[in-house]
Amino acid sequence: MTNFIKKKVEIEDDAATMTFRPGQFKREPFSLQKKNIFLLGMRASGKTTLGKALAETLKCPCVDTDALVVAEAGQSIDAIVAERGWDAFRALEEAALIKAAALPGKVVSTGGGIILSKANRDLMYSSGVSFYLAADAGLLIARMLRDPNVAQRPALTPLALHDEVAAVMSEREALYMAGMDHMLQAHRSVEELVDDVLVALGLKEWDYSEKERVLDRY
Ligand SMILES: Nc1ncnc2c1ncn2[C@@H]1O[C@H](COP(=O)(O)OP(=O)(O)O)[C@@H](O)[C@H]1O
Ligand SMILES: O=C(O)C1=C[C@@H](OP(=O)(O)O)[C@@H](O)[C@H](O)C1
Ligand SMILES: [Mg+2]
Repeated sequence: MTNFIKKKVEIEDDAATMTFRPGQFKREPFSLQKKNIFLLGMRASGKTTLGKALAETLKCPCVDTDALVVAEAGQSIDAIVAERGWDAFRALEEAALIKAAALPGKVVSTGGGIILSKANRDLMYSSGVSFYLAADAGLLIARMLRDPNVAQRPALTPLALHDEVAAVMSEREALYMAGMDHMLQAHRSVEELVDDVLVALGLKEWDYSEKERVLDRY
């Protein structure tokens, strides 16, 4: 190729000049030997479910930070919160993430509130690739009404479920967006989501002949 686009851009900071070279921004291929895969998102967005399926496909371990907390504490999440409060749960959750992130090579499904702590955000950023399972409030509420799992999901606020989901979403959405590397659509089937992750990581070619699925992605 002999034709180049040459364009001079005036910028205020003289030191901030940069020369573009083809291939310069090519990302390093994803390697489970070097990183973990973190799944982020609101309660009931499907992190735990996808984590298991993805780990099975990738033939690697899956760690769920909530399961680690429960095993470590010997208590369910609602018992921890009822007896010791949310701050105690968040401290256990932070310790579980440190344990999960210590070595690469696994899928880590997190609890919805993991993103609230800067230490957690920094750790996930430095040790893995993060996927955000984006969902609308209706989907989350429908799933929680179908499968309330109160031991896993005690109320986060004194609000009714609909209002709680709206309040928690508005508090966390920007954090999920800032913390993710890739976004997934939580309404898709588990099988499709596994594929989406593999495609995003460059581990699978996207099949453009599957027109309906391509359209569903956007
Ligand atoms: N992709 C999916 N499609 C349909 N239902 C799902 C999907 N992922 C999870 N679910 C269901 O939604 C509920 C919450 O899933 P879970 O994996 O526990 O979410 P999270 O870990 O994000 O709270 C469960 O009842 C689960 O069976
Ligand atoms: O959103 C949250 O603050 C929480 C989500 C739960 O995990 P899931 O997102 O897997 O339900 C669990 O960690 C805890 O009840 C707190
Ligand atoms: Mg979960």
